[in-house]
Amino acid sequence: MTKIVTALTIAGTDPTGGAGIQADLKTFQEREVYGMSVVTSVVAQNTLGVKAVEHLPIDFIDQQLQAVFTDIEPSAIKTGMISTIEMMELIASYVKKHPDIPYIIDPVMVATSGDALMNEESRRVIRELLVPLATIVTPNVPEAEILVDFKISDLSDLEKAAQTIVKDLGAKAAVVKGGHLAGKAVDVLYVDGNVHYLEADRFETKHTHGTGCTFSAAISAELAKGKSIVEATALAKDFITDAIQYPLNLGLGSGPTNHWGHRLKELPNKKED
Ligand SMILES: Nc1ncnc2c1ncn2[C@@H]1O[C@H](COP(=O)(O)OP(=O)(O)O)[C@@H](O)[C@H]1O
Ligand SMILES: Cc1ncc(COP(=O)(O)OP(=O)(O)O)c(N)n1
Repeated sequence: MTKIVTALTIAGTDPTGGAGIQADLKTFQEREVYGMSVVTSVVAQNTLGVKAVEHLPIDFIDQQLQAVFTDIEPSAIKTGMISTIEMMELIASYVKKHPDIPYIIDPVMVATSGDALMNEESRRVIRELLVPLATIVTPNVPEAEILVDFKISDLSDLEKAAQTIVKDLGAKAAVVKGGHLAGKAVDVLYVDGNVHYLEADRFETKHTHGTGCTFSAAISAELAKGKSIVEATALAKDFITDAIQYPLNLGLGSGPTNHWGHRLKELPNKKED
């Protein structure tokens, strides 16, 4: 019988479907991985920004985690929006109990709209408690700046930040995303003492809501399948590039990416207007 590959996302919600849990599950499905989810916070947001956030009670988050782990063990664990220290401590306890399951941290701190999704003290705890447990950390530029505590303005800073997250903060690997810099869309991966550049064309589009969640979820899906970190990040880079390249043009603001963009590339005649 074929083994079904599974992945779990622990994150907040986006009712418009472009970011958070919804983006992660769509990505897992597109990568042919069975997706599961534990909701940390319910977020009233759309393509224009965040309107309100409700954190679920910690005991209820624990009950969701127990429901998953006592039934279907995930082949990878990804965390996205985990805003409070008690959420981080709870998740750390599960990750520590399952050291062989790859753990992917998307250190969601601020949405593209500029809305803060995590407070100062939680930022310190994610750095000290969770990052050392990570197989890979996937910050964007503002998130990496908070983690490493220096300014990032070019590729050599991206490289230095990825190295700092591994060498000083204790993650196994880090990919620092260059989506917020100018020029080509270049991300820098640091793993096993080597620096790798993930390079793609930059597309002129406002529809980049959820790019970080989608990229990190694609990495998680590939690590769940047993791919190496280098392979998983390369496949994820192609996936997010296609999701940005074929926009859906939905929403009044920064719209979602197209999670089936990769299928349009495979079938060029089906490219959408
Ligand atoms: N306009 C764009 N064209 C092509 N790739 C992009 C574009 N914007 C972001 N990316 C890529 O999308 C991924 C997510 O990056 P980023 O937007 O920096 O993350 P976040 O959503 O967490 O801010 C990265 O691989 C980045 O290089
Ligand atoms: C619930 C939730 N989680 C994460 C984000 C941030 O998503 P990200 O992929 O970084 O994309 P942007 O929203 O920053 O474009 C979110 N908005 N909501």
